[in-house]
Amino acid sequence: MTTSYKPAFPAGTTVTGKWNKARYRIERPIGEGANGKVYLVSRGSSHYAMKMGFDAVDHQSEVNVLTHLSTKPGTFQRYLVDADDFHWQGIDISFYVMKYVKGQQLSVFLKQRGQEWLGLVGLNLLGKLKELHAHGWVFGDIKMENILVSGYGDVELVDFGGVTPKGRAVKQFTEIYDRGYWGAGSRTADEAYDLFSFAVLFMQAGGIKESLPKQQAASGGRTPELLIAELDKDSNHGWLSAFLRKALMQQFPSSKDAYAEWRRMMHAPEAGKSRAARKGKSRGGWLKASFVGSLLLFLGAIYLYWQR
Ligand SMILES: Nc1ncnc2c1ncn2[C@@H]1O[C@H](COP(=O)(O)OP(=O)(O)OP(=O)(O)O)[C@@H](O)[C@H]1O
Repeated sequence: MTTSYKPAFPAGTTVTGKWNKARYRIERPIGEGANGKVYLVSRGSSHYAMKMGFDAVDHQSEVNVLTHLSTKPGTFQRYLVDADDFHWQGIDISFYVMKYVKGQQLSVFLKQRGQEWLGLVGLNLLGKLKELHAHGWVFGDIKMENILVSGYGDVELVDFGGVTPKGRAVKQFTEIYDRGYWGAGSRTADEAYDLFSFAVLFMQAGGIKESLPKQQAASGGRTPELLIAELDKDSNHGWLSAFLRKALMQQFPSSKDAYAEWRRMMHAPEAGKSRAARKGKSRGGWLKASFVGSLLLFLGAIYLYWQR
């Protein structure tokens, strides 16, 4: 019997796969969501993430997606390491083992490293989506918690529970990032669906609209215009706002086009510098000029004083 029971295992527990017989040592829990509990595990000198599913059907669907992606050339290759059952106290607990992502949540990364990383992180996330889309899938559940960032802005997606074949209804989503919730289109999995969620995510990440409370969405009729109005109010992000507006309006033909445009805008002269930063720069220049002027006046006054 495979269970939907949610046991918690202490560090040091050995998990042996019922079928593949691989042995893993639980080091510590690293996350938990509606679909499962995730542990850092070791096997020999290697570390992995192990997800124990709460629901057999949802769990199997994640395994199927990861199995498919792991066989494809690209950055998802070998992401899935093992999938098996753990026989424990008379029940079978389904688990899968995947690459351990040593990253921070996007919002934490940006808080620590600064907003200047937004461009590179966005490019890398769009790169991941482009790759996933090329394999025929849509991520579905783009949200802050599912984007881990490490090192030099490297991005990894975690939680493949929402990954849906193109053309089907998105399996799992989070309201605030969902195109359907905002009345901006259907929940049919297509590339624009992920780009819409990407836009909401980067409105938050860029501080254009950090919180999008449900009440506000409800009172405003939950229209995409409500989000676009927030972008219109923003005067600090230049090209980023223009890009996000286009993504919300679903004007990118594909994520490949969105990726190319982000890269072009990011590398354009003056890109990456917000209007505020540019203002700051000119204000900085003005301050420097005033300082030199004051210094000259001061030296002139001393000179005149000694001449008396
Ligand atoms: N491969 C991994 N490497 C490192 N941490 C991971 C990995 N996979 C998941 N996590 C951590 O565990 C958390 C929960 O995992 P996951 O999102 O897959 O669970 P879930 O039950 O599907 O969550 P949700 O309720 O959001 O759908 C993640 O937010 C992340 O912090």
